[in-house]
Amino acid sequence: MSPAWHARDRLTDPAVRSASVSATKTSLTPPDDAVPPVRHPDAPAPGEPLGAHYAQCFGCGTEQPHGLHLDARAGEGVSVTAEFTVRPEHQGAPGLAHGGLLATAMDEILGSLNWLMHTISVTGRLETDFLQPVPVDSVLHLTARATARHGRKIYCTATGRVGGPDGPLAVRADALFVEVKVEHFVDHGRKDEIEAAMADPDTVRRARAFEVNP
Ligand SMILES: CCCCCCCCCCCCCCCC(=O)SCCNC(=O)CCNC(=O)[C@H](O)C(C)(C)COP(=O)(O)OP(=O)(O)OC[C@H]1O[C@@H](n2cnc3c(N)ncnc32)[C@H](O)[C@@H]1OP(=O)(O)O
Repeated sequence: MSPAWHARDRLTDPAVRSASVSATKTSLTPPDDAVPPVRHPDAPAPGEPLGAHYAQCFGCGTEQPHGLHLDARAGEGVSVTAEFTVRPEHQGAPGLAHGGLLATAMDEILGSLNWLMHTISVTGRLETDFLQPVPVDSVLHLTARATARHGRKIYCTATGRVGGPDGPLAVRADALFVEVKVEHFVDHGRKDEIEAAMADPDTVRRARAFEVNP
């Protein structure tokens, strides 16, 4: 069977159609007894920069030469904003941002919601929609907010707009983060990097990494 036939069969197969049409409840939909996320009383004030949680983080680390250097700011409620400039080294197609790179920027801005809730969580699931190509040199205006919590699960959503905070939507993501203890990093990470992070002279960054998860 030719690939074209195969694709057409899939589109007309009732099982395939009903799966995509009826998939309104997924693992990214908070259950009915989920609760609203709570902003921690010591969270940074709206407009305040969050800084990096780890100097070598690919998303936000200030000492990571290959990184995105996202510098998120606290928003209202449990939300954050950031701007991300797409550079030539971020290309996938000529002159256009690589989709995986954009998903990474979404992952990072979503991860920075941790500091507003004073929780440590890691990405369990990240679903990204790419709505229009993002050219090199454009500034992606990112926002993320937590929408619900259920036990250790944190449901959150993010958008990336081009041309301004109210510009056209280029990327959208929904995610489920799972709360973890510091042991998650100690058990799975590498000793040298963990010890270096623990010795970080930046007290705010150290607090973000270690003190939010008693
Ligand atoms: C010492 C140095 C410190 C440094 C301190 C730095 C701190 C700052 C860190 C922040 C960093 C931010 C950076 C950006 C965010 C990343 O990029 S984080 C890196 C990418 N993510 C990962 O590496 C996570 C890898 N996955 C895992 O470790 C584990 O699978 C997880 C996610 C922790 C879950 O495992 P688990 O703890 O055994 O939990 P489990 O019981 O399986 O699941 C708990 C619940 O979540 C649900 N769940 C789990 N996974 C999924 C999934 N994929 N889909 C749907 N539901 C799921 C389960 O169904 C379950 O639901 P309930 O039964 O409670 O209803």
